[in-house]
Amino acid sequence: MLSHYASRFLTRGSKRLPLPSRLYSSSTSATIRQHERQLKLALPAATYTLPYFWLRDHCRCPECYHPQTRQRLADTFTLPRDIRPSKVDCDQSGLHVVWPDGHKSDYGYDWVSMHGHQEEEAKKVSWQDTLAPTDTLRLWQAKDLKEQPRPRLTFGEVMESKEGLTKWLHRLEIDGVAFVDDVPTTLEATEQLARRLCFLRETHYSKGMWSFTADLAHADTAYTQLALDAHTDNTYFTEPSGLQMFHKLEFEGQGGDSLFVDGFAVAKQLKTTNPEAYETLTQTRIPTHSAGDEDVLIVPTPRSFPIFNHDPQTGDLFQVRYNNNDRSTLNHLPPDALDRFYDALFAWRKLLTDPANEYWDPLPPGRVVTFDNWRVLHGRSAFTGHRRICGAYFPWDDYKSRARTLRLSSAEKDLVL
Ligand SMILES: C[N+](C)(C)CCCC[C@H](N)C(=O)O
Ligand SMILES: O=C(O)CCC(=O)C(=O)O
Ligand SMILES: [Fe+2]
Repeated sequence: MLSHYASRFLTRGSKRLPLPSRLYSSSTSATIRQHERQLKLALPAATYTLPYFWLRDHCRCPECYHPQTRQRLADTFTLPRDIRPSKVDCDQSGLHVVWPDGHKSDYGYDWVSMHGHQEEEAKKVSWQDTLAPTDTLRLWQAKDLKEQPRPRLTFGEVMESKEGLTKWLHRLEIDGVAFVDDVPTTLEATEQLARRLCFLRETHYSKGMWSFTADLAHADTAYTQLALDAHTDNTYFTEPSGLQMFHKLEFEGQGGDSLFVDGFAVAKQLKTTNPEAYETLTQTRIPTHSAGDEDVLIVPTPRSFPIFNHDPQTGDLFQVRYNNNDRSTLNHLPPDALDRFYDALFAWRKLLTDPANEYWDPLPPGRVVTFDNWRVLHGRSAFTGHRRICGAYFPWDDYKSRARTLRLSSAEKDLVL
């Protein structure tokens, strides 16, 4: 049985991959046609072209693919490039192939329908990430977060039950931002909560958890009382942190509210209203840096990235990198390209600061926010008085891995690899 989350990752827009357990368990209508270098397998929902060498290379028997490590054992390079099966047939359980040396390979229809090549482009399902990047996400505006407050998640629930943890990660994946309430207002408790999610990312700011006030302990605007426009952190890293967590531990003063904006939602608005600007911010690479502290001079490799980063295979937007404060000198653009870039930047910033897109939260002590730093921009209003925020950065891959393993069964894991 495929879980709710599995059927979610199989969905992309209105297109749905055939769910094997439902479609093929009693199927008798599979037919095979053999050709010179490949076979065509016709299943009720689609026909798949399966090249022989590819089939042999992807044999999933325990000799060819370690069932526990899920790594290839077959030696691709000793297989004859012109290999052809000596026998093929299919039944209810799938496609069966016998190779000239007697080796047998079995391919379930679920696996074939997940990975087999289809002429029609119906196949372009973003199962690669097991959660279709933009179609299953809830793109939001401020009113969506205000009017539809999700069931409250509490520290106790998240710390003590797998269900609570799963709910938390699910919200993070769907909305890109999630709140946990009733957290004890200490750095220690916040760290426990953080480590429940995943291990932390060390940076030049700290070894793990950080805790900051307006004292310029590090030479960065975050350590002042100034307002911060909506931005993502770490635009100067080759790989920006995947998640960021904030917990306001102490506050005596005025202002200092937190701002969140759904970067994917605003990107979509820009694409619709000003496709030329969207294209410019997809193509124009922007150099960035972090260099306030004496012993720090960080720039990414490659030296610059666009604001909108797309998966080259699917075209899906997967990462927004934007911090106007951390932009380096634009020295690589001729005047006409500079003009196009600045115009596009103004259009992006206009939408980012549209009150309809700005979700403001006073983030009272006890309420921890965690957000996807590749999607949701954050900021704050200026403040007076004393304010201490603690939190952490998390690596992207490890956060996503945690989320995936909570949402997928072992069988589903096999299916998507
Ligand atoms: C979160 N912490 C207070 C540790 C650092 C804030 C750094 C903000 C910085 N300009 C950047 O984009 O990284
Ligand atoms: O002070 C805040 O509320 C957030 C500052 C900030 O942007 C950061 O620490 O990354
Ligand atoms: Fe920040």
